[in-house]
Amino acid sequence: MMKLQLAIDLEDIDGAINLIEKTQESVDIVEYGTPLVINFGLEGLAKIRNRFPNLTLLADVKIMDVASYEVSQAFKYGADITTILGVAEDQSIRDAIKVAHQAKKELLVDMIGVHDVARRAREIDQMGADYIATHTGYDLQAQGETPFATFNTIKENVTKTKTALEGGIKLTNLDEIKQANPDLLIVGAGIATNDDPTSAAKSFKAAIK
Ligand SMILES: O=C([C@H](O)CO)[C@H](O)[C@H](O)COP(=O)(O)O
Repeated sequence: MMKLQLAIDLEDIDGAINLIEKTQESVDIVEYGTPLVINFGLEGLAKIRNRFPNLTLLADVKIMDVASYEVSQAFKYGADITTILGVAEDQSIRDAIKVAHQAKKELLVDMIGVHDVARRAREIDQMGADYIATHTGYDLQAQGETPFATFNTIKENVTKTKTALEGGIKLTNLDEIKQANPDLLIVGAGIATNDDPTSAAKSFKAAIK
């Protein structure tokens, strides 16, 4: 069954806690977004972990190097899943997967910025990552891009890695989401900046059942 991940990017720690309280019934995974990592560090993640001991938490650290160390730090501060970039060196991705699996945690490879998507998806699939995410970042969303076509290319080129779809997903995209049918749907602003985040999260959850 498709899971729903709420990406929290635009809040401070109190705001993140408030948003989790409003939406946690409908979301499977909460993402501690990259802007929060930059603004509040992993100490902020630890505060959220202390407040919600049973929540599945993803730390969007978008690792590029020193993978073993950075992955273990994210887990030490409370993450269950962490992210590395698909454009990182193979060695870094292999190290990240190894450390994650030794800790009985999961690793998501974010394909933002990858140009030869089909080939890289096959390589990541062979390395044994848990998730591979198609990601249209904010900078390309602003140019009108969406992740759906790239998602299909990735899905066609993996055999065992769970697929994730992210980047500007809104409630108006429900038809495309159902057609894409990812294992994990990642939604940030589509829930967080909605006037009623509780009902937006509920609507996403009901639609992907
Ligand atoms: O990873 C993200 C982005 O790079 C900012 O850190 C977002 O969490 C991701 O794009 C999901 O958020 P929305 O695009 O607002 O749905």
